Amino acid sequence: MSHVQPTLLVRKVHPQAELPRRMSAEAAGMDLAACLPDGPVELAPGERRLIPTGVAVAIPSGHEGQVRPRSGLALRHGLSIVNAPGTIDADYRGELKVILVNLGAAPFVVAHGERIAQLVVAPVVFPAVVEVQDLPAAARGDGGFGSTGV
Ligand SMILES: O=c1ccn([C@H]2C[C@H](O)[C@@H](COP(=O)(O)OP(=O)(O)OP(=O)(O)O)O2)c(=O)[nH]1
Ligand SMILES: [Mg+2]
Repeated sequence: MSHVQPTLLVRKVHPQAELPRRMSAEAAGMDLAACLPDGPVELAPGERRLIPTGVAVAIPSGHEGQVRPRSGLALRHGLSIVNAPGTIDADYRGELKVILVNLGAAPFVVAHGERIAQLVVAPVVFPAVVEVQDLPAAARGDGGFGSTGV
């Protein structure tokens, strides 16, 4: 990679936690592993569970973390994330957790160390909120929700 690489500071909340890991040089997401030292967790079809990762991070200021599903688990098992993409604030120092949901037809067992999600770090802006009586005119106006046809 030719650009300057910023740093993601990571603290293990649990000694058996896995660090977020980029699986290819330019992977957008760093995989997050489940931290389940007390044993695997089973999700029944339709069930959701808060799965700990055992790590806390300091997202670089001016950025957010997005916790996204992994496509392989989604395709093979119907596994998703209820609040996808989960939002990790740059000023959050608690343990990263993933709200997994089993949308598949079979029970899904989450094992310790299994990569269950991916963390994407993306820039955000912090606009001041200013109330106005009229918004600036724009081409689309209030057309939405299919207004351009199919
Ligand atoms: O999938 C997620 C989503 C959030 N968080 C953590 C980091 C985030 O900074 C914090 C708050 O998340 P969010 O703002 O989405 O939740 P909320 O329901 O608005 O809680 P709060 O009142 O704490 O902001 O919870 C996670 O660990 N995983
Ligand atoms: Mg919030």
